[in-house]
Parts: sequence; C-alpha cells; structure tokens
Amino acid sequence: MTSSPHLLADEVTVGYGRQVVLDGVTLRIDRGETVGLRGPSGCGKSTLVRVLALLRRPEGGRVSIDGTPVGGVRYAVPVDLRTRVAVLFQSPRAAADPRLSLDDLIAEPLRAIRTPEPAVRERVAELAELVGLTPDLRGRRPHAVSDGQLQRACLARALVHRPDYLLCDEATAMLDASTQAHVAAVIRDYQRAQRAGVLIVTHDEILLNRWADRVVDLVGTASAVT
Ligand SMILES: Nc1ncnc2c1ncn2[C@@H]1O[C@H](COP(=O)(O)OP(=O)(O)OP(=O)(O)O)[C@@H](O)[C@H]1O
Repeated sequence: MTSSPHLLADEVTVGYGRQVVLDGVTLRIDRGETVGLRGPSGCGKSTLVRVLALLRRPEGGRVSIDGTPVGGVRYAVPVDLRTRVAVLFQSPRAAADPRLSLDDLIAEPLRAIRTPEPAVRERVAELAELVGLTPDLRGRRPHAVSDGQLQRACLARALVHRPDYLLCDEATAMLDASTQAHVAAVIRDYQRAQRAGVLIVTHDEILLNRWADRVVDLVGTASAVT
C-alpha cells in the first residue's frame, strides 16, 4: 500500500443484533479518486458508508484518515478530523431538520463550531450559488421546496467544511435527470478543485461507468473489497 492520503475502512466488522452485516471489510478511497461501490440490496453498503462517515462505530476493525486512526464517532471525534469527511444521503428529507431554512441548514455545521457570523453568511451565499439555489429558495424551509432543491441544500451543507472525502450514498437516485446532472457536475468540479476522494454508492451502472475511476463490489457478509 502506498502512503498517498486516503480514507480507509480496515477489516471492519458491523452487526445489528445477531446479524453480521460487514465481516472484515476493507475499503480505501484515495484523495483525488472516485470509487464506485455496488452490491445487492441489503449487503451493507449504507452501513459501510456510515462507518466511513464516522457515524457508526464498527465492532471490529478501524477507520483511519490519512493514516490517523479515528477512535470514536460523531462529536467524540476532534473537529479537525471529523470535518475532513462529509456524506450525502439518498433522502434529503430524512437528513434535513424541517425547522430550519435552507440557509440555516447549510450554515448549521459552521455555527456548531462557532464560526463568526459574517464568515458563515459569506460561505452560505457562495455555496448556495454553487449548487444553484436562488435567493427566494434559500429562506424557505424543507416542506416548501422540492426534493431536488432540498438535495442541493444538503450538498452545499456537505461541502461547507471543504471535506477531503465526500461519500455519496445513492445521492442522486431520486432526482430528475437535469438535477442529477447538475449535482454530479458540482461534485466533480469540487473534487477536481479540492482533490477530494469521492465514494459513489449506486445501483446505476451508467452512472458508475461515467463517474467512477474504479468500482468495487460488496457482496455481503464475509466479503472483502479494496
Ligand atoms: N439500524 C438497523 N438496525 C437493524 N438492522 C439494520 C439497520 N440498518 C441496516 N440494517 C440491516 O443491515 C443490512 C444492511 O443494510 P444496508 O442499508 O447497509 O444495506 P445496503 O447495501 O445499503 O442496501 P440498499 O442497497 O437496499 O440501500 C440489511 O439487512 C438491513 O436490514
């Protein structure tokens, strides 16, 4: 293994109750590359994403970022480390706080680390423009926008800390073709600019062929992918 910067799930094991979902799975995402992850429904792709996103602690194995082992999950991880990884889920409605305006959704991770308000407003405006959210949409709450508009806000939120690794779990699956193309273009441009590592989880073979530098298969319990 080379020493280029990478996000690594190393021999990760995860179970829910007595069901082992991931059994010694290894997945590495290098900075600057797009890795596609596919596999049958229920094989554990989203579970692996949650482990890599530092949202779920594996029962076995470890996650490291550029060689630094990550001990805990969520807010137990030092802010400098946890903000290096961001995730975009399939359903923006499940991910977004319905009480917040789109602007506040995007701003919330910055406010959580006490970013000065002028800098928050500047970054939110920059990202809203990047993802194509017009000023009239930015003040609305999730119930008053479409799924595509809400997913644009979730993408802006995911990019707010300029992550080195972006994990996309079926993130464009429920979008219409033009929103899907725009979201994909924003992610690709961001990846080039930041030299980010991107993970694309999808059942869409066309998307994988177009987008991924390499594709790995997760076939279920006891599988190992690299
Ligand atoms: N919170 C949970 N509690 C119990 N079981 C869970 C939980 N989350 C996932 N599972 C189970 O773990 C297995 C893997 O789920 P996961 O969502 O990771 O699969 P997936 O490959 O992403 O599936 P899909 O392609 O359908 O999204 C499934 O059998 C699922 O029912």
